[in-house]
Amino acid sequence: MDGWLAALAAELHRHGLGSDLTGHVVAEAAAHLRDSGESPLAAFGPPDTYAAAVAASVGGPTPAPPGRVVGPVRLAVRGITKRYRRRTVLADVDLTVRAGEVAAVIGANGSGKSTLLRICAGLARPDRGTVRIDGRLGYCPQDGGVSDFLTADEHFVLIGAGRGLDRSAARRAGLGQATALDWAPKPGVLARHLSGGTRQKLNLSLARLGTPDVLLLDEPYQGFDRGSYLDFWHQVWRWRDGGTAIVVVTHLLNQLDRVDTVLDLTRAEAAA
Ligand SMILES: Nc1ncnc2c1ncn2[C@@H]1O[C@H](COP(=O)(O)OP(=O)(O)OP(=O)(O)O)[C@@H](O)[C@H]1O
Repeated sequence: MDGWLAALAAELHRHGLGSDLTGHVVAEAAAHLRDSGESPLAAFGPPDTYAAAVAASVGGPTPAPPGRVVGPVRLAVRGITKRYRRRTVLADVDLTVRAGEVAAVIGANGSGKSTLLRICAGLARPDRGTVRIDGRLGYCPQDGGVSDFLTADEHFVLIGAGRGLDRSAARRAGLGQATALDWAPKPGVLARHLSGGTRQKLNLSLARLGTPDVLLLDEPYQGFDRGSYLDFWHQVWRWRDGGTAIVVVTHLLNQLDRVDTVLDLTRAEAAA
């Protein structure tokens, strides 16, 4: 792991990133590897590829188009507090996201980012506070979301049915989402035989089925190669410009000047 991190730092410098940003990216990657127990190659790919993706995202594409109009509030999180035993994971958290806006949720490992998204998705119950969602919801969890023994096609049909799509509409929609992420699912291949990054593309495609009004994305790009990572952010801006309210858990601070709201959970965690 140390060798991979050193190579990442060298590559980031080679791409002209400053010491602060390089240090931050390396520290975030190290923390992720420690917590997940994954190998660096499985989590991030080769260091030069990952560094190139990070570098390309600095000052990269798509500022909001001029005259962009945001719509009504789609997600309203008010005063969310969550404790696990005696530990306060979230303390009085507020977040508002309108149609056509992107919010980034950042914070140290364990600061409650995934917990907040699970609460927003209705999968965990807060001790206090409310979540109001106006419209259809799509949720891309950090882990899971994909069943090992189903093909991509079967996932599209199954999840599509829950979103009111018939078989052919679900297949069409799923393949459309996959194509937008530069992935062409092969018929008959079980999800357990997909690479980590491709499973995440399936996960993300499923979250987008039925064109949700509110999209919750929990570090959905893990394992993406450079091209896929850039495609992912392009897609985010496209969905935003199409009126979707988007929440992205991210650890790459260089994206933050391009989002509408940044919710940093580090302080809440530290105060607990
Ligand atoms: N079901 C649970 N029971 C007990 N503790 C939990 C549960 N789910 C999460 N936690 C704890 O709550 C804290 C916040 O976890 P969470 O996964 O939300 O953090 P995170 O900010 O998403 O972390 P990471 O950056 O590592 O993904 C952690 O200390 C975690 O161990």
